[in-house]
Amino acid sequence: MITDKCKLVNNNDERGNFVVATNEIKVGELLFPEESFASIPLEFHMNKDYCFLCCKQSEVEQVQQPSQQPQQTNNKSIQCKFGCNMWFCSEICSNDMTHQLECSFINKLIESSIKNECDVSTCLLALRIMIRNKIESDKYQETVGKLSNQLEKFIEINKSFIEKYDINFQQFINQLQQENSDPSLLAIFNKDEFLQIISSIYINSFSGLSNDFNRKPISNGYFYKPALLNHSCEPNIFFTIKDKNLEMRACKKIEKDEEIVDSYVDLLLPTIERQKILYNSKNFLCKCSRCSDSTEDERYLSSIYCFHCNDGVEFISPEIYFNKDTKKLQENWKCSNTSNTCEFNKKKQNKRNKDPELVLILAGINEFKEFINSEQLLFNDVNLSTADQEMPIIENILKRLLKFERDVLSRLNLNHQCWLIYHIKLSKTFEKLSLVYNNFDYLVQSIQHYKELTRHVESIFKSSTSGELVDCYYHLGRINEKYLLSLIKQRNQFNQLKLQNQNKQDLDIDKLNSDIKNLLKFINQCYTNSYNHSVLVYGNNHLKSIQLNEMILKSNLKSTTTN
Ligand SMILES: C[S@@+](CC[C@H](N)C(=O)[O-])C[C@H]1O[C@@H](n2cnc3c(N)ncnc32)[C@H](O)[C@@H]1O
Repeated sequence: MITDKCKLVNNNDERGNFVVATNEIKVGELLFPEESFASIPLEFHMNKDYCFLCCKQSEVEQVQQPSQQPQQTNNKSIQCKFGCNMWFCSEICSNDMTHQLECSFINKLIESSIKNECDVSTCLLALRIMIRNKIESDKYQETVGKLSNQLEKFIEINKSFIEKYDINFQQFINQLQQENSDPSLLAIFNKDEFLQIISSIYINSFSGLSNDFNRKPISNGYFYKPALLNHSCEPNIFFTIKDKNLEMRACKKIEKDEEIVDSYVDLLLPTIERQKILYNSKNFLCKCSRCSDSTEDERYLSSIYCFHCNDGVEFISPEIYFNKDTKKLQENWKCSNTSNTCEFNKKKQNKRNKDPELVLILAGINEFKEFINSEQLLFNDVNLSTADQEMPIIENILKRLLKFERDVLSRLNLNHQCWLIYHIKLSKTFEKLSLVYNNFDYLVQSIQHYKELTRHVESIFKSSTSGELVDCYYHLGRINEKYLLSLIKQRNQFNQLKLQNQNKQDLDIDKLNSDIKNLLKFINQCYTNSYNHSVLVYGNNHLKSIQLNEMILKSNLKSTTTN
């Protein structure tokens, strides 16, 4: 028994051990909270903002300023006094025994890891786990030490990857020996153990995401019980990490004896991309119902309108399979038309894959993705002083995107991944432009893309709940709040001019008032949706749920004061 809600099942096939529910589990029910055996911030976050030991986001205090002065903040982090210069949330973390033991090795390991192109954060986490193993060897043996049944396979398949870490470790040790480091400290290190831990981190660790509504990866942690769960692209649990604590909640109802499965990949990706990640990083291919169906159980993230059926109803979608000879994932395209009338389906499989029309569309998709990745679509550099000079460049990019929409995206199912990328990028781009140019039209366009984005994400998660939905509804509410404020401003200006008898504007004030009311209702609904998902995936007491609850109240309150 892992907890009172689930138990481990020993299994020898390629899936290895797995976990099942011992009783029915309701949506939103907490399966287990667990503190990590060891965690570390990712390389870019090894700074003042996150504690190097527990990964807690640093507290910021407001500095009292004379009223006219801009507000200043003071980061409460403290820097290590033992020599590594890393940042900690408190004296307790900075003086922690694990850190005292690792401290003098940190900068040397960072240096050799960068030189050998190894991931810095993974190497430092492995160092920390090795040290923790010496301090708490019983706990290690009882938990993380048991997560080794997939290691041999990983090491066998990823020989060149392991070799890189092997060389890195050797160089790190050589340097310590040349510097005559304390032999009793050097005795902590063992190359085989280091490589086993590195492999285990790749197989078993969990990344923590930022606590805001943008979910950026910030840390990596090593947890025992959650690491016993297998993967599915139709998961029934959702995990969150706060500092060094992980919580898992059911995102669907789980029946007694049903396997509890978690997702190791971004579920907004189409099958071919999810499978490539799973195969390259975890050495297996998922056989869940979403992966086994060419339409992804009607999610259509890779589906193209059939250019032979030409009726706007049938779609060509790829079946993904693993070619044992080339050891690569391949696609077999087929039309959904089952009536034997589709010219595309009449062709043999290899001819279908090479159909010139299909090849053309796939090339267009690649070109679109390259363009999206290469262009600075968020125009982060645009500011008020340079806005006018930037405008022709921005207009050109938007024109190019419209052309992609006409030539490529219009040929794809509305749930195709390209549309998702398009809405993600354009929602933020138009939001930024509306801010820089103070332009209403850009704001309206941004809202349209946020709406489409939310609809799209809903269709991917279907009847399930997820953190992505919390964020989508939050952002949809937030952008509409901006719109609401501009409508209220417009109404106030109108009323003021009317009072002064100067109003020459042709404005339907009743319509504007009713738009404001409806918009407020919509915003309130967005925050309510976001909150409902948040309570299920993060729980009542999570900061996001608390913030969302306040937003619901605020948008309700406004409804009584906007008139
Ligand atoms: C975090 S562990 C999960 C527990 C693991 N089954 C065990 O016995 O320790 C991850 C590893 O389990 C295996 N695994 C997880 N999900 C799988 C799946 N859907 N199909 C095949 N193998 C899977 C893979 O070898 C993967 O690298």
